[in-house]
Amino acid sequence: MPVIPCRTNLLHNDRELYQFLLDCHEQSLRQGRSFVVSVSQQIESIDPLSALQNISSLSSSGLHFYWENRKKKEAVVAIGSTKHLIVKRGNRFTKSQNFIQNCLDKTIAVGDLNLPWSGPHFFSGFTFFPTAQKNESPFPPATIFLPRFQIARSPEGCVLVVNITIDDRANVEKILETLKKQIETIDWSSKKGIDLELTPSSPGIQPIPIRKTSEFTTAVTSVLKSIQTQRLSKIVLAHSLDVISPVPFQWVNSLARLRQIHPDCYIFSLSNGKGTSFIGASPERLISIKNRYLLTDALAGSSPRGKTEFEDDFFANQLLNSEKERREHQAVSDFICQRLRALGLQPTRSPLQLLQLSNIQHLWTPICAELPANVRPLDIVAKLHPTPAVAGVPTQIACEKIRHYETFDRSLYAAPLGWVDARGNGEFIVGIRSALIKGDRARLYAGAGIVEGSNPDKELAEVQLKLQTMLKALI
Ligand SMILES: C=C(O[C@H]1C=CC=C(C(=O)O)[C@@H]1O)C(=O)O
Repeated sequence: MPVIPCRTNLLHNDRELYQFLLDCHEQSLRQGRSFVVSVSQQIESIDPLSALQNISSLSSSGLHFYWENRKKKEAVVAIGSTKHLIVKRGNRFTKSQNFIQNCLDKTIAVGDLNLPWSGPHFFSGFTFFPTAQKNESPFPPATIFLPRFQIARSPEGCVLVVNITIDDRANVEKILETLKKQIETIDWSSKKGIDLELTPSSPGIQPIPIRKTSEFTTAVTSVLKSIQTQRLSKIVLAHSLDVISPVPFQWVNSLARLRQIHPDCYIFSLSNGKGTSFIGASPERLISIKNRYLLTDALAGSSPRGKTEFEDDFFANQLLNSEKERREHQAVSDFICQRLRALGLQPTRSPLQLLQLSNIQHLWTPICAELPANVRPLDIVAKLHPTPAVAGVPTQIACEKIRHYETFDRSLYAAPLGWVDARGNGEFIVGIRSALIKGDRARLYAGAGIVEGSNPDKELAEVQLKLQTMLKALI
């Protein structure tokens, strides 16, 4: 990818930007191919969630991706698409990785390129199953896009990235005119700031009684029999809850509440560009790659937080000392290490610890590895998904059982969602503690790992506790 640094403030310097785009257009005519021009510029501090609020209030259509990690004080919003790929079947991770490479081969990056989040980034979401379960599924098996705009905030500053296609037919005047209007909207967003609503906005939401909780406990009882008699040692069964609101859900406000209530989770939102958004607060990092260093999490085994310090310590010790919870956890940790070794990596596990979130705590084993240059982010995602934290052991049998027992489409629930940059860095989370939202309807998801010794009522209580994450954010 050709890189042209040192042109600062290009997006606010019309003459220089015009000349630069003209040069790119001439290059495109000479070489008979199209380019993506990716301009990065440091901007005044702006809350990416406010920008999403403002821009989505102007137009509800178009792809968007939102991602926030409060621990790292990082947030990014990606709006609109300059290049995108939808994969409907077959090798979705390889096709997505190749799409990234093809785009980068034709990208010219310019501007403030040394800041975190500068340069082109690709945003993506995958469904849990590689093929759509139902035709009406709102998301295809893979969605990946290079956004038109990306606004990111980190402790080092705020960066705007604009990606523009320039081909032999490009009308540079027109491109510039549209771009100026869009940048004005973003500038306006930053000045306006926005009051993200943290008080309840949809007090009258009602559950739609589609799936009874007994459906879940009956399924758990059945799979426990399979665990005793078949080659299955673990399965993660999910339950879903449909809710309806008297007014359309204000999902940006829900994201604002999620980030406030769950500062230790990744807050995310991905839209399909047709009015459906998938949002949530996930504690589970599938991969994080920075400078060829990989971090991943084995996260499984759960207990509530206590109401008093004494009760909290009691639950924590019970979780750490439970043979059944540790077995459920070990299955995930072993699987991840074995899959990373199959990619030629040498994973190292940190000691088992607790990840204590606001409403729940989990057994947690951070795992790390050095990455050789030939292993790309989506190669690892392809190898790891689905881990036994969301599917089971062995994977294939567990997935067949999930399809059999769960009467709803998992869609993006429990599946990889994340970003990749031009330097080979990237981060993916597992889309748990999540909901699909369209207008006044929402479908919430939560699951629990079932192993020998699991109790159906306790698993139901765990799933209901996990559903609270989204319920509290929607109300
Ligand atoms: C599948 C979910 O959680 C997973 C992650 C952490 C703990 C889990 C558990 O204890 O069952 C699950 O494996 C979910 O929240 O829907």
